[in-house]
Amino acid sequence: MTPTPVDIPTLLEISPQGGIEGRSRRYEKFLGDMDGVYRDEHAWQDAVGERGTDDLVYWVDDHRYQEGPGALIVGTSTLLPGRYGEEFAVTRGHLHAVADRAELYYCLSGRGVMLLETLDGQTSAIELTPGQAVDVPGHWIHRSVNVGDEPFVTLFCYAADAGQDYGVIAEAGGMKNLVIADGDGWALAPNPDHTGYRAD
Ligand SMILES: O=P(O)(O)OC[C@H]1O[C@H](O)[C@H](O)[C@@H](O)[C@@H]1O
Ligand SMILES: [Fe+2]
Repeated sequence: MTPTPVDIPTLLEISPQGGIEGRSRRYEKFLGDMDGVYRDEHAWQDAVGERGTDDLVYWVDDHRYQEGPGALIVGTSTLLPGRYGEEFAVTRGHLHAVADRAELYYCLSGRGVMLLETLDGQTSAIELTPGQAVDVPGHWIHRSVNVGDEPFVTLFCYAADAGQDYGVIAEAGGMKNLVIADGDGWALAPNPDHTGYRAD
């Protein structure tokens, strides 16, 4: 009988500022990649005018030993602070392509909100500060939002076969809720451009 191949355990050095020594890859998103993400198009254009399309807005390090079912992807996400009109800086956000795949997000530094929505209209927003985590069940669209003035850094872990569906938010005119500035804090506001999600 052929033995089942095993992957090699790996030590990962995780920085509270984001970044993994021993990562498989790093991916970076720039201001120019965020076209159409913010509701206030003019505010985003103004930011592009000031900072240029090549300004770094978030970056992700991850470690993966294989893509197969049963394996995990472990990584850090570092979302820089920012405001576009009333809206705080966000990641693009996605639903897992294999929609039932869950994900853990543990806050390493900064202050953020995990904005969560389902295709059938449920919504949730969970604030995270260092030491707090959110266990995101499958079938929830998720996006990180930085509501502080320092980088918002999370450690995440999800199934290696999950994949990301980015179209779901774009096709719906954005997420149902926006995370906007409210005094020194944040508040949720309904997004008037949201047209509802496609059926599951
Ligand atoms: O993929 P985005 O929505 O741009 O967000 C950036 C990253 O966020 C999370 O941390 C996910 O686990 C990553 O897989 C993802 O790539
Ligand atoms: Fe995810």
